[in-house]
Amino acid sequence: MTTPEPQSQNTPLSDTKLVEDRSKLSKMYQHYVEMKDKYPHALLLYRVGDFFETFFQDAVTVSRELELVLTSKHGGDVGRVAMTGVPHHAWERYTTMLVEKGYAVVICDQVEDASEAVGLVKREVTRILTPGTLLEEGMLKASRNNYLAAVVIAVNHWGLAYADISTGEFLTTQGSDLEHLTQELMRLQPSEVLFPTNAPNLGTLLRPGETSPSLPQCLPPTFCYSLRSQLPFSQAEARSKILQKFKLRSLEGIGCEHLPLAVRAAGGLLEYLEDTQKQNPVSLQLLRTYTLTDYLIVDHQTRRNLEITQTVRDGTFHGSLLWALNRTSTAMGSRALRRWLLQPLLDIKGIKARQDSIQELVENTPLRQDLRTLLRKIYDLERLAGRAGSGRANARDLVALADSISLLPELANIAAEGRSPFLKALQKVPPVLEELAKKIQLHIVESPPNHLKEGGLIRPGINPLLDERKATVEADQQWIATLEVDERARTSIPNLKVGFNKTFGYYISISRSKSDQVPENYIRKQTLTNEERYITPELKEREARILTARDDLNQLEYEIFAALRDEVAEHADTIRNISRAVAAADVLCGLAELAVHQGYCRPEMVEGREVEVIDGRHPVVEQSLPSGFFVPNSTWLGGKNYGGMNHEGTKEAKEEEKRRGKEGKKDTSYPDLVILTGPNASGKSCYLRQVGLIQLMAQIGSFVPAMSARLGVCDRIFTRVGAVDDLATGQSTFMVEMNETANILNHATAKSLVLLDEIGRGTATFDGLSIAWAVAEYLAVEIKARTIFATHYHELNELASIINNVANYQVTVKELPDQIIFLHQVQPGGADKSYGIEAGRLAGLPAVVIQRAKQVMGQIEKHSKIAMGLQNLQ
Ligand SMILES: Nc1ncnc2c1ncn2[C@@H]1O[C@H](COP(=O)(O)OP(=O)(O)OP(=O)(O)O)[C@@H](O)[C@H]1O
Repeated sequence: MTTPEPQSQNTPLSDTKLVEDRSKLSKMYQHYVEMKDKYPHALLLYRVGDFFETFFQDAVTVSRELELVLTSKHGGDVGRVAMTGVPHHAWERYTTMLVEKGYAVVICDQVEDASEAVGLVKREVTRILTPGTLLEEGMLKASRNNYLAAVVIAVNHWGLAYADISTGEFLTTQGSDLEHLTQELMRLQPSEVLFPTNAPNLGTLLRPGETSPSLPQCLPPTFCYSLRSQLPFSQAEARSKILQKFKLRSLEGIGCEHLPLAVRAAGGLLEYLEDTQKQNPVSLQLLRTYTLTDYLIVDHQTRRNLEITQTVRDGTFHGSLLWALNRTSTAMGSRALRRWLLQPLLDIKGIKARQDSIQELVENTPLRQDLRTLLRKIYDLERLAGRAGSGRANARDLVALADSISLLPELANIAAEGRSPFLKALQKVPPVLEELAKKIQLHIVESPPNHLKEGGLIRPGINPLLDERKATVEADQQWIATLEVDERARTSIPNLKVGFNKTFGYYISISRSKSDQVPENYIRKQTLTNEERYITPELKEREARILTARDDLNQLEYEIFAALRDEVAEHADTIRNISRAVAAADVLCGLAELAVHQGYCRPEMVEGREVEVIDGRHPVVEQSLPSGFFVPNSTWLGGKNYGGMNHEGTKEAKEEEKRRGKEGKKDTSYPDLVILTGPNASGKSCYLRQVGLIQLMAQIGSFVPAMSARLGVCDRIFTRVGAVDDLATGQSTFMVEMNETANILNHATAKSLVLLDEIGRGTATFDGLSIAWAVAEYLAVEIKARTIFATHYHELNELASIINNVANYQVTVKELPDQIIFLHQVQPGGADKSYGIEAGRLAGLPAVVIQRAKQVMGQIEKHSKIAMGLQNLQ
């Protein structure tokens, strides 16, 4: 802990620790520091009049982070206090910025009317916002989940729970390899991670990039970490917290009774929610247990290289796979599509069920279009239910919820035309929800105001008392409205006016020249330059009645609303269940729409290892090129295993040849490993990624950009693409490449798809070539993983003549005298030229350099015996 520097008399105090005698602070600041003591690790936004103000150290931070003016205020006998304020109506905007920067923010609001307060206005903490516990609509991104995660590590075993409190999702798992934990966190991209520790700085929220000795290496530094006490993460505490939260007797039913680390993480997460969301407990769905091996494993590098949710170059959504595939109509659907893409399936049945639905929606255009038209009108049911569930929904939220629910029966009717299970799930709208929607629509006006305590929410005819009070207020208001006309007639003063201001309330204004004509019952209240202002006893009586009646009225309206919101909260789970079905149907409709418009085909999913894609296309590049410009290419990988090394002439080889026939039968003649050569910019990387993306799309159940495809289910997709310096970790390009390659060789199986782009380029040519050779050989012979190996080392083409399950492919170009035309066609055979020097010439290297390079190359080619030498190794 650092001791703040003593400050000179004139400098405003910028740290609460500098206040030696707190009794010298004025009353409000005494209360402020009391609150700040309770939340030392958060920024405290304190309501003062029309502003939320921050003082002392928080003022300095807020001013720096939001680029607001740092000023000061008189703090009592201690002198001036540093202060930064934001207008109270804009608190959400400013808080969002602070939370996005990784701060926790505590809102301390006025909870009584300042005009009625005796002494200091009563203030309380009304909301604690941390990056992982947001619910406000304006603070959340509609198209992605906002996850709060909790991690427990015991030696090299781990437990991970995560929840999105805005949608109610709550899952937990555990594993035994810390690398898997890292990968899972990278998949989830949580906004906040809870980590139990013994360290003294408990309660600290580490912002992205901030390090702490308490955090183990396997936790990526790119997230926010909340350091929590160990106790709620203990087995006993955590278990009882889960049982109590979900009113369970045992954890058996939710599948984690025997997963102690998963239980500890989930329990710790629940405790954190209780701690931070005291005012409005969040409603979560029943905890679900999952296993990493239920899904296709796509590690972080691969997700990055395949640009699933953002591009590698600039991290934008535009240009990613998600961007290319997203044709969803609802926010729930776009979040679901993102989840599907980050968790493709392994189970053929599950994949086929999704495919069946897409096929039905592709074939039945009216069904698809009707569904999409209706889906577009449905609001974010999941998050609306979440806000209602935690008591934070406003009247507009309830109206949106009701309007959306009341569309569900129509959606069900349309879906009833469909046969697939995903559409069937839409055909049951629980009657209780329909009733609830009707009730909301009956109670709340069509366009209610944003504020809940200023009336105008409830329709007439709902509550007799409310109607009676409204009638009284209206009668009094009517009396005041006609007062001006009546008094003008009575007094014969033509410019008499009735006005209102905050200080005096209603008054009668008369120009000073007519002041001698005022009736006797007028009481003078104020004299201005040209006018006199009066009141009458009856006017004041009516006014008092209006004001008190209006307060009562507003309160009563609020109570009716709150009761309705509580009723919605009781059904939050039911609403979420149906919204999940809506989200899935939306994703499938979107994928069907995409398939129709982009000409995708349904891939045949098979038990074997084939990757057979006829005329495949890159789903993203295709969409960014003018129509018809993308050159389709086919892929054949993973036929029957050949047993590795060449066994030409052997008995097995002859038998195999007999089985395959002279032309080679489709399912037995595909290589496992393809060496892909071709000049720079010919399209090798594009082809490589295309194969990975098609496989991944197929495993989320989507149709794929190809004329036809037969695909075995992969257990993992690995990629090693390009040379990106990992400056952040201080590793060299070559070391990053080797680490990634090692990871692939250590984890790939015969069911994996491996996509390698340029292995061994970051070191000396011969070292690089030797490593590339050995890696390719290992993948083909030992692992037999389906692999595409793009390289500029043409020597690797030799492998195909030595190892049976290796084949050579090249991306072709047409050479004209002074230019190369890129044909982007992948064809059998190895490229014999790399055109690297040609590319250099086109890039503008000086002619002498090009000339010299050609000479040097000629010499090297003449004397190189690499390929020969390598052959002799066999
Ligand atoms: N099949 C295709 N049809 C049309 N255009 C393509 C195709 N494949 C690639 N391209 C275009 O060619 C460009 C270069 O492709 P890519 O980056 O894959 O080349 P490369 O062979 O990997 O180059 P290098 O060896 O220099 O890395 C891409 O940006 C893309 O626009």
